[in-house]
Amino acid sequence: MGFITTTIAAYRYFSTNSIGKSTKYAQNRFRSKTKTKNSEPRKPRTRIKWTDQQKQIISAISEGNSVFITGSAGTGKTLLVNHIIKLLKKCHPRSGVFVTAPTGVAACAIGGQTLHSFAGIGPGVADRHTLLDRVLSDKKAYNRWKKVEALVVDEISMVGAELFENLEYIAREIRGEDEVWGGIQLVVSGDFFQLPPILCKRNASGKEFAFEADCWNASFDFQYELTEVFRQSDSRFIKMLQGIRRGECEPQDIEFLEQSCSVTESESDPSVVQLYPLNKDVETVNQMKMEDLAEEGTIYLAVDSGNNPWKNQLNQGIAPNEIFLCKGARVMLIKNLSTWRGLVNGATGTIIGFHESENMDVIDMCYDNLLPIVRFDSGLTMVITPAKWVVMEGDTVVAERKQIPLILSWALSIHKCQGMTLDKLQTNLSSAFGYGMVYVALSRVRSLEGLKLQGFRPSKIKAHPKVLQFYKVFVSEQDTEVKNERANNISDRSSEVAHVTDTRSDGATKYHFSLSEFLSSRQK
Ligand SMILES: Nc1ncnc2c1ncn2[C@@H]1O[C@H](COP(=O)(O)OP(=O)(O)OP(=O)(O)O)[C@@H](O)[C@H]1O
Repeated sequence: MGFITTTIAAYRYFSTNSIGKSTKYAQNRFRSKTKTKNSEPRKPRTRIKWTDQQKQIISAISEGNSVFITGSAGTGKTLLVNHIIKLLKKCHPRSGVFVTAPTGVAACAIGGQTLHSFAGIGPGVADRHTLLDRVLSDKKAYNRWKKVEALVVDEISMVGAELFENLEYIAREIRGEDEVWGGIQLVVSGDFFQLPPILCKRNASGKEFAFEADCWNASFDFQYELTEVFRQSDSRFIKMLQGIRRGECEPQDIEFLEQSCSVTESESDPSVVQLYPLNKDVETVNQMKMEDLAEEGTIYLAVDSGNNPWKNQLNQGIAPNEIFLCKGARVMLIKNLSTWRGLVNGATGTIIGFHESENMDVIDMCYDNLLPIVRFDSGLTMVITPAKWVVMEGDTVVAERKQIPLILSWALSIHKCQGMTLDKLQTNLSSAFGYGMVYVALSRVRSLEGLKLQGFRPSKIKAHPKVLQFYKVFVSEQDTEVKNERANNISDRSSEVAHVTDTRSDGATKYHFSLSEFLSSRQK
């Protein structure tokens, strides 16, 4: 069957040229996904063994409490939130559980919608009374506020104080209950040392972070800090990251990081993900790499359904509206396809060819009717079929995008990678800006061996003073019972109060770091 391929020129101006060609290679080698799947040895499914801290949070939420979950990067906040969402849907009517995050990408990672779209407050900044009027005049938004029983907000570091306060006010007003948040069970998660909210210029209150909201403490029955880091296992690296998180870098760490800076572009391994602070750098690198390949390929156009404003959310970086793919392109999965086979959001690989789809469904997004074949860095080869991203309003799908779940991945933005776990990463931090960016970039990687650094300057390491202050007082506001129980569970507390290592039941070293305890002990 004939199909259209598109030249590299069309990568830049995709609407212009296309020429025909056929791919016997793809047709013969990869008839179906099932065939590839059967030839792979089945690995045992790994079950998550929740820590005592994680279990405490699960139990507090199942008892109906409102909870804030914090902790450094890689302590399992998102993994836990995904589990909690399932739990909430058992404790409440499914249609009463709303899952949100401040950005489309973060919302999709937990199968939810943006906080703005849930709230129905529309775009732009306005006072709380105007926002309430907007919700009252939007029947659907009004009904959401009426029926919500549990509200999940992930990546809270990107939610501003005013928005948090305004939503709490709207909840009380619409539900006609004096109780904080009108009695909604609130589950909020995030690390304030990571990327901060984008604030509008005319922020009269001077408040920035959600924890500065007047209602913050009253909003939660419990505030927990997860202290066991899972993403990294090397205690030296974890300690260095904890320092960077609070805006500090020891001289020996600077020396070490500067040594990592010796890598040059030409030395770089093509399988390493490159992170840049600015989108324009990401696009430039990916486009240059595509041009270097000078391969013919094919374009995938997203197929969207649903109505605005929900449909607009699909354009917020969830999956590309259009993507040109060709043989040799470095790609990254942007959807979990199979956790036990390692085909998870963030898995990288290289396109080795295309497979003609037997499923005519593809023709609506790819005129060539081809599916990309990716050899993942894990060694697994797979034909990638279209995936769906949905915007949910409670239990109802209100917009949907169908697209190949891949993005070009020679380079990625630091904003896009918040939440990801990477085996190998190269980052150029010379244009890093703002608080938390260096920490977010460096904390993605599992080990120091996997890190290659360029443009590092200690002055780029910044922690916001308000965030430091928040974590300083956080310790005294934690439930003391929880803390005591945790202390009893930790066998060796002979080192620093905040750096505690012990052994897991499987013999691996367990590393705890409580920033709040560290800061408060340093104050004494
Ligand atoms: N109880 C656990 N047992 C084993 N692995 C875990 C556990 N909790 C989390 N992990 C693993 O730790 C890694 C990091 O988890 P996750 O991405 O949820 O962390 P996070 O706190 O959300 O990080 P970030 O703040 O960077 O987004 C993942 O690979 C996850 O599967």
